[in-house]
Amino acid sequence: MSTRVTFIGAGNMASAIIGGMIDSGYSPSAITATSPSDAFLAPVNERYGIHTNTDNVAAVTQADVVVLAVKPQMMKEVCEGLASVIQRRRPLIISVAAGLDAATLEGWLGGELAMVRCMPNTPALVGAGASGLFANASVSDEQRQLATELMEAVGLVEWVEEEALLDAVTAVSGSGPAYFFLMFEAMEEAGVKLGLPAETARRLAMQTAFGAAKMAMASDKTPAELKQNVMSPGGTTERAVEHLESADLRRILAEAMDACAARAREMATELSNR
Ligand SMILES: NC(=O)C1=CN([C@@H]2O[C@H](COP(=O)(O)OP(=O)(O)OC[C@H]3O[C@@H](n4cnc5c(N)ncnc54)[C@H](O)[C@@H]3O)[C@@H](O)[C@H]2O)C=CC1
Ligand SMILES: O=C(O)[C@@H]1CCC=N1
Repeated sequence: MSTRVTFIGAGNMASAIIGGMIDSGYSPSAITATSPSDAFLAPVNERYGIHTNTDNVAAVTQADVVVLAVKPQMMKEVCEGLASVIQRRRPLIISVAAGLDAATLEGWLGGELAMVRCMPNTPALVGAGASGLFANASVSDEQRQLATELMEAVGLVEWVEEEALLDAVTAVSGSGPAYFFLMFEAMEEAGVKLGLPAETARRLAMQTAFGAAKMAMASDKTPAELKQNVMSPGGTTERAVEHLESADLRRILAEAMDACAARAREMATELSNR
C-alpha cells in the first residue's frame, strides 16, 4: 500500500507538491488535503481527484506523513489543534513553513516528534522544484528516505545538516522563483520599449531562461565560462554585461538574499513568541 500523505493546507505550495506527486505517479487515493473552507478544496479535488477534508484531525488519523502547509502565522493554532492525534499516531511530520524551527513546531504539537523541515518552491507544480531538507534527531534513516522520495517526485532535493541553513535555502530557491519572474517582467517591459510585441518578448525571455538553465545543468563548464562564451569581444553581450556589473547587480542580489534570510530569522522569533 502506498504511503498515505495528508497536507494540512491546500494553497499554492501544497497544490504545487500534490500536482507534482500525481504527475510522477503517486496515487491520488493516497493523498488528502485539508482547508477550513470547501472553496479552497474544490479545485484540488476536481483537478487531482485526491481526498479532501475540512477537518484537520479526521484527515490525519490515517496518515503516515503529515505535511504542514499553512501560512506560518496560522501554524500555532493548526498544530495545537492537531497535537493529541499527532502524538497518538506519530506520523512523520514535514513542515514547509518558512522560518519556523522544528523545536517550536514540536512544542506546539505536544512534544518530541520525527520532523523534517522542507523549503520547497512552486516550480514543484511542473516537476521542476528545488527543495532544501533538514531532519531533526528523531528522524530515522527510513523516514529520511521517505521524505527524499516524496520531494524528489517534484524535483531536486538537497539535504542540509544545520537547521539554520534552511534560511539560506529560502534565499536561494524558496523565494528564488520570484526573482526570475521579476526578471521576466523587466525583460518583457524592456523588450516592448525596444519595439517587440509583449507576448513575443515574454516568450523569448522565458525560453532564454529555460535554455540557459538547461544548458548550465548539462555542461561541465562553470556559469562564468558559459557567460564568456556568449560574450564576443567588442560585441553586444559584453556591452550589456558590463552595464549589469557596473550597476552592481551582484551586490543587489546579495543584499536581496540577505534580506530574505534575515526575514526568515525574524519570522522565527516573532512566531515562536506568540
Ligand atoms: N508559496 C511559496 O512559494 C512557498 C511557500 N512556502 C510555505 O508554504 C506554506 C503555505 O504557503 P502558501 O501555499 O503560499 O499559502 P496559501 O495561502 O496559498 O495556502 C495556505 C492554505 O492553508 C489553508 N488554511 C488556512 N487555515 C487553515 C487551517 N486552520 N487548517 C487547514 N488549512 C488551513 C488555506 O485555506 C490555504 O489553502 C507557508 O508556510 C510558506 O512559508 C514554502 C516555500 C515556498
Ligand atoms: O514568501 C514566503 O514567505 C514564502 C517562503 C518562501 C517562498 N514563499
